[in-house]
Amino acid sequence: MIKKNVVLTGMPATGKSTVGVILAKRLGLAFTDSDVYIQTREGRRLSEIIRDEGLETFKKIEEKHLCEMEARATVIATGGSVIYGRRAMDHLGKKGIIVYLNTPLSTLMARLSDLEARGVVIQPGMSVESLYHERHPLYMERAHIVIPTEGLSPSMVADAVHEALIKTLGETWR
Ligand SMILES: Nc1ncnc2c1ncn2[C@@H]1O[C@H](COP(=O)(O)OP(=O)(O)OP(=O)(O)O)[C@@H](O)[C@H]1O
Ligand SMILES: O=C(O)C1=C[C@@H](O)[C@@H](O)[C@H](O)C1
Ligand SMILES: [Mg+2]
Repeated sequence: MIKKNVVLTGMPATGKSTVGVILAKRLGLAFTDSDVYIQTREGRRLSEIIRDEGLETFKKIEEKHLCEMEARATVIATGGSVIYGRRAMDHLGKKGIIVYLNTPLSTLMARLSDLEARGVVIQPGMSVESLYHERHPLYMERAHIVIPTEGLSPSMVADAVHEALIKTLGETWR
């Protein structure tokens, strides 16, 4: 059994939450969605935090909560904007394998209809394309494993992550 956390990162709507639950059941791990974790601790929805505090403060709040998260043997589906928090990513990387779910822009655009309702950390007027080009190098830099998700169902993405974990963890896997 894997003892480390499995930390799913990637753009909004890439499938971190959907795949995370499937993966946790398959690997016998716990599951945490960092968006839900933050909302519960804050007592308000992410879209409300963004609306009331603004993007920069939201990022600080998100980073603070992520740095305080004590997870063990857990699949963590992160929010897409967690990548902006250097300390949060250091914390997650210390006890976890960071897996970037890389989904092509065209697929993301089809899935991301209402950015505001979804609460995406994006400057007013910025396109999803620009956001992708801004974030992709950050996700790549932090990733221990990169999974291209194009053409795969959520269950197939979970299979691909599972296989990559076995390959990467080698003898620490039983
Ligand atoms: N591999 C896939 N194939 C088809 N649809 C998918 C796939 N993965 C996720 N989806 C769909 O895309 C949408 C977004 O998925 P999900 O909420 O899991 O993304 P996320 O990465 O957790 O996003 P966020 O960063 O906003 O939390 C959902 O409607 C989900 O059903
Ligand atoms: O990618 C993003 O900018 C975000 C995605 C959501 O999961 C939330 O974490 C938050 O609303 C920001
Ligand atoms: Mg999610």
